[in-house]
Amino acid sequence: MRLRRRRPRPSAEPSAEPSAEPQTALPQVHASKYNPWSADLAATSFLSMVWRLPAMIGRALSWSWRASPADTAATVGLNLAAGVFTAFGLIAVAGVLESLFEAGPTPDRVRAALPALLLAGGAAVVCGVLRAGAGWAQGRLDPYVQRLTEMELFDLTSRVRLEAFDDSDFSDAMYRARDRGVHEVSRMVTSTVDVITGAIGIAAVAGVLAVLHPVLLPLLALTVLPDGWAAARAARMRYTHMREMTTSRRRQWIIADLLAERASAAELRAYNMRPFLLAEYTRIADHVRDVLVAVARRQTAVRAAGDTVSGAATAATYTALGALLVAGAMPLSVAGTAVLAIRQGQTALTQLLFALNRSYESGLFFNDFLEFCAEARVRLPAAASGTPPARFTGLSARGLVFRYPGSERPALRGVDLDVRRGEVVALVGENGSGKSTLARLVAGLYTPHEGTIRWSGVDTAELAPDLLRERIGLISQDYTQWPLTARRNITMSADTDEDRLLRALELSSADAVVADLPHGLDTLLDKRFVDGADLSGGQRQRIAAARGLYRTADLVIADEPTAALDARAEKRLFDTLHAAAARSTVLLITHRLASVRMADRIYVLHEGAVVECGTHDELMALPDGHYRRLFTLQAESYAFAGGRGRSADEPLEGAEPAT
Ligand SMILES: Nc1ncnc2c1ncn2[C@@H]1O[C@H](COP(=O)(O)OP(=O)(O)OP(=O)(O)O)[C@@H](O)[C@H]1O
Repeated sequence: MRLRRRRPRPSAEPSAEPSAEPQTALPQVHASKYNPWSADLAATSFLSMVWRLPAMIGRALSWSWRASPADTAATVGLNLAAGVFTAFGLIAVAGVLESLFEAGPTPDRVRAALPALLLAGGAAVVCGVLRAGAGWAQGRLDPYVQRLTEMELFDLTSRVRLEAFDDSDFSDAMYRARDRGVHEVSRMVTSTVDVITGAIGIAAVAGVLAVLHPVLLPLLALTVLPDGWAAARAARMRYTHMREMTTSRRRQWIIADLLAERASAAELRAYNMRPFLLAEYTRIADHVRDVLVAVARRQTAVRAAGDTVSGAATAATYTALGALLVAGAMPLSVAGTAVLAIRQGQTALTQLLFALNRSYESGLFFNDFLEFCAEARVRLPAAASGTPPARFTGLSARGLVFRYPGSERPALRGVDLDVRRGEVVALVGENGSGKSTLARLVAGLYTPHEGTIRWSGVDTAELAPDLLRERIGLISQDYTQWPLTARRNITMSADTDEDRLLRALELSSADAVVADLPHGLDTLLDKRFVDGADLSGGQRQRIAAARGLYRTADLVIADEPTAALDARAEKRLFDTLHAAAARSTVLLITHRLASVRMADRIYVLHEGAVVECGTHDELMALPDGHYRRLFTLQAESYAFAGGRGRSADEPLEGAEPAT
């Protein structure tokens, strides 16, 4: 049967294509290019879908087996047994009808039917018990599958190389996997079990119908296939649109976060961003709604067509049964059983098609999820297992090149760096010159695209990243305030070395912060939880500094550790970092050039390359040097702020204006 396809009118059918997104004032979110094959999959025909289903079902079953082998086996096994008893019950019913329709007095016929009736009743009871057992096993399976899926997802998202988070396609895929994938995987497994249950039920009914009369089987198929076609088509429509709207939804998600997150709450009010954001949100939400309504309309039309054809086929089936009776080709008892079996078969087939439809739809998301996991696995760090040498002698980097995903321009272009044990080495340069990128490479967070980093002479590519990172204390520019106690925010582990903790608190000036907290070190640092406390920007940075100093690290990397600190805390931390070099080695990134005068070596970065390297005095001696210019500029503005002139070489104290 062919349905005439109406050409959609552009104005009536809003497109979900990213390019057809409503015009918004916010910049365009990248359209997803990741996983292009799923677009092909979404456009497959009904027959290809049926062809692909066994593979999808196989994957779902192996996933559910991984989650809980016992519950998977119990679900499938008990349903199988229930199917056998269904068939048995139907055959018993045929026996009952046969006895009832025989000639003779009614009490005799009923008596004759009793054994078959008892068998049919017994089969129904056993079938009910088996189905209840299968339902229980299936109910147990769902949380296991959900847990396995979430653990798989978060195990990967927390292990992938950091640069994966800078790739918008990967972010899209991760969003889909988190947003739909996790739920759809467990739905897929549940639907697959339903498909198997339905298929067993159908097989039982079909077996009985084939025994009763061969023509009944194709008639049964005719009544349900149109419904199946409609269900599959509706599922594909929904998936295609959901997939195409990923970008719109991601944009909506970003704005929703801005409207409802604590981090943006203050500026949203201060700059009266509410009307703008709400207007943006409404525009996108309207677009999403229009697309979904259009999809629902088209789905309804498809389903109505399927239902109509199925209804006509049912009428034809009963007519055929009547004709067979009239022609004497089928006894009345068989026809009666056939009507029962066809009704039972229709119910089972409708359930099967519903489950098939759901499992196909979920299967597409499941594929997405599996593809995301595969893509994430490709982005895992190399499986190096070497242990860094016990004694740290220094770090040297040669020819480092690094490019962020999606960026044409390298953030680092052939950088060389040497940090020897006990030294304080500083990285300076203007915003965007590559300092933090270099620090992240040295910290083992990013892997260089070219070049090598040697730790005590060993190539870091051969060292286990976790073991390497344990030897480094990172005071990050983008520090996180964890929703944990102040103590745990510093120690980052369940064990505490009290002496080290007290020392880290003192050196970072975080002792004063903790002293003001209602429960001291045991105060929860997150306002979203009961009894949680909040900190100022500078107080947070002190806690972050304490975290880096608490670790017994060979190398401390301090990336802008004082940007939010007051002058006293800043001086104390810089003094600490310089003193810390006696125990550990320090790689310091700062715009406060007065604080790098004492450094053993200063690397000046510009547009991703080292343009100068030397001590403060050596760099100041370069007549038209980059460092000299920056330093002089700062010194002048500081001297101006102090109300008197000062030569560039004069020592500076305390805080300096930033470059
Ligand atoms: N996650 C990212 N994705 C893409 N590009 C990035 C990313 N982070 C930094 N960049 C780019 O890489 C270059 C170097 O940035 P980096 O953060 O290393 O500079 P920086 O010297 O530390 O700057 P600042 O002084 O402002 O902290 C810049 O051009 C920046 O725009």
